[in-house]
Amino acid sequence: MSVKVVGRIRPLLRQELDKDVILTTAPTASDPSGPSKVVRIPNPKNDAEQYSFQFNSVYGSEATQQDLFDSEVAPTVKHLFKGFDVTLFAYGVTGTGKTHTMRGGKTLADRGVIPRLLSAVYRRARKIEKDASSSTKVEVAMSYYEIYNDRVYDLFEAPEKRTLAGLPIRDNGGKSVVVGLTERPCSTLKDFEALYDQANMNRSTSATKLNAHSSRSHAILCVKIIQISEDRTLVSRASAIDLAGSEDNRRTENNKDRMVESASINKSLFVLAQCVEAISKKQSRIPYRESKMTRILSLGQNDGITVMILNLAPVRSYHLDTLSSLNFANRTKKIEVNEIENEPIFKGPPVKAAASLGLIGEPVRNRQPLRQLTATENIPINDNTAKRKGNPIVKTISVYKDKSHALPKPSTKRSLQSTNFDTTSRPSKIARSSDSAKGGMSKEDIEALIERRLDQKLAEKALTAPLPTAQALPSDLQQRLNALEERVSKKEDSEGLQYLLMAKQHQARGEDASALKMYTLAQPFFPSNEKLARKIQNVQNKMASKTQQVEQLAPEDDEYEFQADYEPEESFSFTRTKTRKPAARTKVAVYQDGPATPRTQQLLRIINTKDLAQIKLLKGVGAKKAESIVNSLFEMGDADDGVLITDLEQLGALKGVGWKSLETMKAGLVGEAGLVGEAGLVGEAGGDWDF
Ligand SMILES: Nc1ncnc2c1ncn2[C@@H]1O[C@H](COP(=O)(O)OP(=O)(O)OP(=O)(O)O)[C@@H](O)[C@H]1O
Repeated sequence: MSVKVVGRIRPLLRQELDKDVILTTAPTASDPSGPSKVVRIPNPKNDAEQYSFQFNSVYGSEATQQDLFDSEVAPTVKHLFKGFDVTLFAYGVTGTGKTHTMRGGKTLADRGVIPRLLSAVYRRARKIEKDASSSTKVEVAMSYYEIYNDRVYDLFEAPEKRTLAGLPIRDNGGKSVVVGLTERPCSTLKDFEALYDQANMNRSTSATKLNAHSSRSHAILCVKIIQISEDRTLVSRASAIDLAGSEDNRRTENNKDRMVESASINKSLFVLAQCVEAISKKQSRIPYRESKMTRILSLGQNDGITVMILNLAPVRSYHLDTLSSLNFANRTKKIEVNEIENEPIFKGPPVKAAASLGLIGEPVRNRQPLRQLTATENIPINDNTAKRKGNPIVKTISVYKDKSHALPKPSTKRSLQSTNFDTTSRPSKIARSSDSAKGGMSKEDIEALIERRLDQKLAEKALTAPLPTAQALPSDLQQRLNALEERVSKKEDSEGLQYLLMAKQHQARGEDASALKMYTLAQPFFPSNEKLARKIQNVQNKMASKTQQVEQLAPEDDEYEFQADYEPEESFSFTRTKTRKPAARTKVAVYQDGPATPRTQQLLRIINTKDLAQIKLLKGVGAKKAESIVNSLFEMGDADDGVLITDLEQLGALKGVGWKSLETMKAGLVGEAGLVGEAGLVGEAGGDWDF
């Protein structure tokens, strides 16, 4: 599989101002007269510094729907007809233009990627049929569903006919199949448009009822293309996904529904990011089964081509979210898997084959059974004959130094909190639709935004943290997690079990705050389970005790001593226009040779998560210091293995971290073994969760 990442910056909206634009695009230094591939964004704390992110291509606000389609999506159509699966998705913060990009408007010029893709598919299908003098027939069928609260709902179903539990997913021949999903044949663009519009009405009807429902679900359109000739049938799929806004990781209200909804979006986007991370690190275990979205997409499992469109808003009010999105997209750079063309199936008479798919005759609503063909159609007849086509596609998206475009230093110093959030408001979906968005943000809005950002930082742990891989966990614990994962995937409506699984995974990695959230979300599903209540209490106690640890060095902390006038080596390069050496310290730790103690490892691991919430919990680290540490880490860019800080010396060289802080941080830790042991994950009987 290859992933191509394309940036798209939307134009200013009516209430946004030119002066608030912070994003710029540029060609690469190696091809200065070529197309734009670089997005530049200032450091949130210092406008004079800029980060540059390079993608496969970048589109500025002047780019039309046609420009984007012609360059990025149209070329995938021929691959689709050669038998490759194609996945297109739009990722971005709420209000950055995902729906505009994927679905678009009603005029010809405004049509988004999806209708244009279908138009191209039909054109090519007609051409193939014509060239083959009608001995080849191309059939197109579509399914369209949304994933809301981690449940799959058929968008061809009227909302009132949906069952609460949604549709189950089953594994079939190595592929994940949504059971009972309607698959509609649509032989012309007109058919498609009618079906697509009707389905979108189902989605937007719910949106009116639920307020912003549409931005809180992932909408997935699956277009199946079946090429039937006398001796073979070739099936391929194009999936186009309009993801829920990544900024929706929030709990705007305290009621349970909102929490579950918010957590579901969180979870699926976290897992999506984890999959991307795992693929990019070539980890053997890709956690695609951990959310329905990634499971259905089989991200990292499917062979084929993926185009991810990263939607960005150009203005300052999105600054931190934009940086976060850019960091997310940047992680996809390393995805590199061989592409395998779907092998045709050689089989019986074409009419029978088509009939078995339910695609001939009247366009009736077909409940999609578990079809034999699904199990075999995309699998090479003989695995050994799978053709590796060409070399693996290596993407060259990278964050790199760019010294030539520093912006003039602003006259006033900005702090994270004082960043110009008030100069332009962020249009909520509701505000946009009602055309009532006005003016700046209130103090409460800014606080809420920062709060959400902190939440998102917590989420980003899943994206950035150099977490121990599955293999790094003790084998019995890993087995138990796998078993639980298996059970979760079998019990489709056991959402509570999914939260438990997430909780245990977080806990196994020492992420107590996230574990606590997930246990708490699981609790409503098992209201009278005492063991779960105890578990929550234990994690709470542990977190509380962490912050109350007395300042006292354990014997192992004697591993370092301090030396004056030591200037650390600058052993990393990162992405800012003005490189800055870590400030020379008067006292910096120098360490004896030998492996880091468990406590040191634990501290480094927490720091390397870049997770504000976790770092803030370290003893002696308040919000300000945590923010300074996280900012320094972000400034350092991404390490190949995700581990930016490898020893206490490097940690001590970070801005805002003195040797005293190091001592205090370490003293506040309870030790790795304690973490897992206390969490009760080790030695817990397998049947304990059999509620
Ligand atoms: N390239 C563009 N050209 C013109 N207008 C755009 C463009 N991109 C986005 N917009 C406008 O910006 C607004 C927000 O876009 P849109 O609703 O597509 O965002 P979204 O990311 O899908 O939000 P959500 O996550 O809430 O669904 C809309 O009014 C849309 O018309």
